Amino acid sequence: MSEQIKDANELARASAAPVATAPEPPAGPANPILVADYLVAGYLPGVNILNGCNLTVGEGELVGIIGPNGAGKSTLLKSLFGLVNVRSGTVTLGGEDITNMKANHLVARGVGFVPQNNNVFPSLTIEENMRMGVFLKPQLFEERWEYVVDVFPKLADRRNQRAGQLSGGERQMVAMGRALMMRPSVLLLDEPSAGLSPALQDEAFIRTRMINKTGVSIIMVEQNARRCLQICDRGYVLDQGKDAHVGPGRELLNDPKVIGLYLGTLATDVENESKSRRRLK
Ligand SMILES: Nc1ncnc2c1ncn2[C@@H]1O[C@H](COP(=O)(O)OP(=O)(O)OP(=O)(O)O)[C@@H](O)[C@H]1O
Repeated sequence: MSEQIKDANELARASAAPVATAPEPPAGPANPILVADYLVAGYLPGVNILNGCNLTVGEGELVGIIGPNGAGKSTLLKSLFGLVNVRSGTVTLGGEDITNMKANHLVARGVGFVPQNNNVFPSLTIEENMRMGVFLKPQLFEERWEYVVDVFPKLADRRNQRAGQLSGGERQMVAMGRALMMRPSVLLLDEPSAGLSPALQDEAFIRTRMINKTGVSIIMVEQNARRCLQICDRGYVLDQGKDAHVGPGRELLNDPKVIGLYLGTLATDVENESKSRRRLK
């Protein structure tokens, strides 16, 4: 057999042989809009809270972030919004590098952020809060006000009431409404259901989905992990500053590792709570 034919035979055998391949990473969104790539970030010198964290949100996607206390969920949102210094890694918006860009520039580029606390101006009325939201482009006020009160009709009824006099749920509506005034393409929500009664939590999730359905991409950090995974398109489980598990919300809900580590605890908590309620009766 000639050398050439031997080589050709070896090549054919090699290409027919099964090749060991790494498992496919979970499919990301078709049209990524905001991408965080291997972020390392923290508050104090030498102490990293994010340790190589990745996150992608696609156009029109609702992404949920869950994880144990102190995992770095809020820090991740703040890093995306220029409020915590990113030490390495990149954040891109529509393909453009926005790493460590200041929050006011990000708002002008279509990123909105609703922090968990102190998220309204208490001495201003609802309308004045909304005007603050659009101070970079006051000409947008009327059009955006119509959009916001379509999502939160209660705000129209209370237009002249001071935000400080509102309930927790109503204040949350004002905070989300204000962030929506600048017509964001991406909205970052830090625990929109925190401190609300179960009925109001449900309402917050429904409104969040409604906003998302109008075309706004949303990244939502949530303590109510089950409810969050039920409504989001994809979820991230953060652990020790890294994206430990990623996948469609409903897949994560049924993933034994996620149930064991993060959701199991919550289910037991719920069970214990109802047991102790029964004992009290
Ligand atoms: N301003 C800050 N200065 C120093 N350390 C901070 C600051 N804010 C948060 N941390 C620390 O960063 C870590 C992660 O906090 P972070 O709030 O991001 O976690 P989380 O996952 O959102 O937790 P939780 O679910 O309890 O809100 C914690 O150890 C926290 O103490």
